[in-house]
Amino acid sequence: MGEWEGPSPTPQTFAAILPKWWKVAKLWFYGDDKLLARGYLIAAVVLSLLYTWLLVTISYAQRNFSTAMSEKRVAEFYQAVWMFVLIIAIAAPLFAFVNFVEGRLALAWRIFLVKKMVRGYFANRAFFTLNQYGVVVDNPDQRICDDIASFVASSVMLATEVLRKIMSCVAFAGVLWSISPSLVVYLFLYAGAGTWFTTWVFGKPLMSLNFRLLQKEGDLRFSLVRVRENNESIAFYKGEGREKSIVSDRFDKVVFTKISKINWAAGLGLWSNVYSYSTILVPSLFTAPLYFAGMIEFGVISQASYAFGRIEAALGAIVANFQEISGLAAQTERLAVMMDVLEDIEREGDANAAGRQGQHIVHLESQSPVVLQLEGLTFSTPGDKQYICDNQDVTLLQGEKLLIVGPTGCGKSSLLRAISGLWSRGKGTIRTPDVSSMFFLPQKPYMPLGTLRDQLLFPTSAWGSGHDEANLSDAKLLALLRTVRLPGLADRVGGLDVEMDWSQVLSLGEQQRVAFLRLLLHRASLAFLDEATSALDINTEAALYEALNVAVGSYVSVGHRPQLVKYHTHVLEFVGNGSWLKYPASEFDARSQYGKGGAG
Ligand SMILES: Nc1ncnc2c1ncn2[C@@H]1O[C@H](COP(=O)(O)OP(=O)(O)OP(=O)(O)O)[C@@H](O)[C@H]1O
Repeated sequence: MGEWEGPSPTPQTFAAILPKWWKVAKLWFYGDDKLLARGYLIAAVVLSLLYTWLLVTISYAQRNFSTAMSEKRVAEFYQAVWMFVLIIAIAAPLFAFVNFVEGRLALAWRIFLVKKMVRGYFANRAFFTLNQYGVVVDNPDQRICDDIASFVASSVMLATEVLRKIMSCVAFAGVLWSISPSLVVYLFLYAGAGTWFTTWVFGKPLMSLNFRLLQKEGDLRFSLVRVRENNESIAFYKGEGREKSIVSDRFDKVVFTKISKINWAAGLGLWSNVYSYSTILVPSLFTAPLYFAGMIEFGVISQASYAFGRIEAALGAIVANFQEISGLAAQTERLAVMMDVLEDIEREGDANAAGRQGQHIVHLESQSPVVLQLEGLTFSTPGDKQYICDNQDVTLLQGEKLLIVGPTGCGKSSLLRAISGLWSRGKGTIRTPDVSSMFFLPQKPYMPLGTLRDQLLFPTSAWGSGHDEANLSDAKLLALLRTVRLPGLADRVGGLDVEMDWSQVLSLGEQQRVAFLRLLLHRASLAFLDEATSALDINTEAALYEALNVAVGSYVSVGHRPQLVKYHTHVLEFVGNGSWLKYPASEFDARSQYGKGGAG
């Protein structure tokens, strides 16, 4: 996967982001966990109310304290001190509890979103088709791991912050109004102008810089993961110089984006300091004349300053939290885009399940004695760049074994992709047995994370490490290892339950034999093998096909080696222009253009 400069959408305005934020946020509040979500929400609102009430009480306590001191009223002074002690006794556990509830709320929300996203990512094989929908969803892993966590943390932080700010604004506006109404009017005008200016100047650049930064960080991490996954090939090629320059190049892009962000953040910091400091003297300027005229007590000045500060903080919340807000906007955009695409894929999956016609290949169940039937099949590579087959038919009966041949790049693997449903765009009908009765061995063997047993049982894991469940005793697995000519593997690595990086530890031929074992274990009625024995010697290949003949009724192989022909009853040969020919395997030598071209 290269650079993600393509049509990856970037956020435009806050107005456009808000509905997207709500679309992602409401999933939790209206979803299966809605009771939990709403419970947390109510708890957060109640706690915020208590929090604000405490702040107002503190402001009155402070006022009484200052007035008692300035007027030397000893009894009132100690009363105010006790009031403070009482407030602290309530505030200390309350503030801790607020943090606790907010932390749990963020975690519960994150769990919900990650589970939902992971479900969508693995449903209908979305992890494979994610980028076939015209929108680039770069680094889905980062979106699931990091973006959700940041989205939830920022949303909780900002939502509770906004809630508290609104409440304290309402509460202190009353206090301040009773002291000086003009001060309240001034504050609202000042904050309105400040917020408008901030959003106008800093909104778009900071939002898109945050978006780009997330993208570049994801690209950097992906380049390092690729090195880890392909370390041996890179080491053989001595490709470290090239890989290092790719990693450095991607890091440079992170740094470059980060520098732009820091520059803009510095501008924002300067502006928000000017914005907040320029009002420091304002409350005193308004209240001092009243005090000098004897119209208010001394403590009222400090209360007015305190209330002014609170309202100013509330009204200036957007300015003060603009960095966080623009970060949240970028995370929202990334999550909303991925969710939209996952929803499209889900809808498409449902439509396919319902047997949709038109631009999609229709999949139906085959009836005995037919195991596989392709009728009027027409499809191209994604993006319609290259025709793979044009209105072609073929039928495979029970017991028949088909070898697909043709020049490299003609579309043999693509045909298996279409049959398995990985590529669905096209025309025609494909009849196969039920999905659970088919098994595909892809060209590149895949070794999942886990033990040797996990490698053998893949893609099933439900059997776990039980010893006799479903007749999968260790003895049976060891016998199958002998069948695929890996008799000493379990002993060599230290047993079936040893965990290793199997794609590194096993040779390609060993990985192909492990994959073959999975096929034998699965007992499919129709198997597909895409160059599944290309790394094996001829004797091992013969032994595996012999075992396959016993275990599986019909199979379809893709391969280049002419010696494969004898394990099949028929050959399907790609003959160019999106056409193919099916004929008995015994006629291969006489009929095959491809074979004469020097296959193998
Ligand atoms: N995801 C994809 N997007 C666009 N083109 C693709 C994609 N996958 C494969 N192709 C193209 O489709 C054509 C057929 O590829 P395919 O892998 O089916 O060939 P093949 O006959 O199996 O080749 P080989 O014998 O080398 O394995 C190739 O030209 C390939 O580049």
